[in-house]
Amino acid sequence: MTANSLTLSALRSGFESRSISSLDISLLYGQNLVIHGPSGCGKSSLLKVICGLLPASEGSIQWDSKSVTLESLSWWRTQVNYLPQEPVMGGDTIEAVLMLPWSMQATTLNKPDPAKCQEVLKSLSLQHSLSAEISSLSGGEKQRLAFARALLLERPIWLMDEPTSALDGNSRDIVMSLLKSKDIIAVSVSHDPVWIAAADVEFNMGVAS
Ligand SMILES: Nc1ncnc2c1ncn2[C@@H]1O[C@H](COP(=O)(O)OP(=O)(O)OP(=O)(O)O)[C@@H](O)[C@H]1O
Repeated sequence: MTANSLTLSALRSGFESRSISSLDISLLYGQNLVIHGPSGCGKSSLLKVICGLLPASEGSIQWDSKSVTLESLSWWRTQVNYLPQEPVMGGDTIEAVLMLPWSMQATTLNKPDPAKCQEVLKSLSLQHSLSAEISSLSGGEKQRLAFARALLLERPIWLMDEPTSALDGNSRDIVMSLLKSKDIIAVSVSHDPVWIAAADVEFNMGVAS
């Protein structure tokens, strides 16, 4: 375990088959792990364990030389961007969605100004005004809006469940190159062969150990 590394040691959610090995890996800034395997093999459950939304059945998580435990969960949640399978909007307009972490006081960062918000939207090819209604957005636009909010939060660790499920090839490429340009640690669950091929490390939960 070293400073600035995310170490997942012998990690299991308990929802995977016993024949699947536990997740054992140490990731540094700039590294990108993709978890893949057939439907129902336990990928999302494992990601939820890493996020602290489910208890691990076995194993441990360390980040930056600190253990993630029940006592340290509130600190851990300030370190991660979690993007679930279904993007959580939490507001009626683009501005309300982008500002959700600030309205919930989930971050101590300064509130980004409208120009910064527009810049981040533009980087994801979202041309909408901040007052645009969420109900008018497509599934892919909502998924990119969730990315935009995560970018504004500037957290070091990104946990993403099927991040490209509603994206076309062009939007997926935009998201992939944006993430590559950030100094973050990324862990994702994906069925997307292009996304999987771009990973630095793969964990295949479809292969018994
Ligand atoms: N809270 C829970 N209670 C009971 N069973 C659960 C719970 N969470 C997950 N499971 C079961 O664990 C197994 C793995 O689910 P999980 O969603 O992690 O799989 P997955 O590999 O992500 O699937 P998919 O690719 O279809 O999204 C499934 O059989 C699921 O029904």
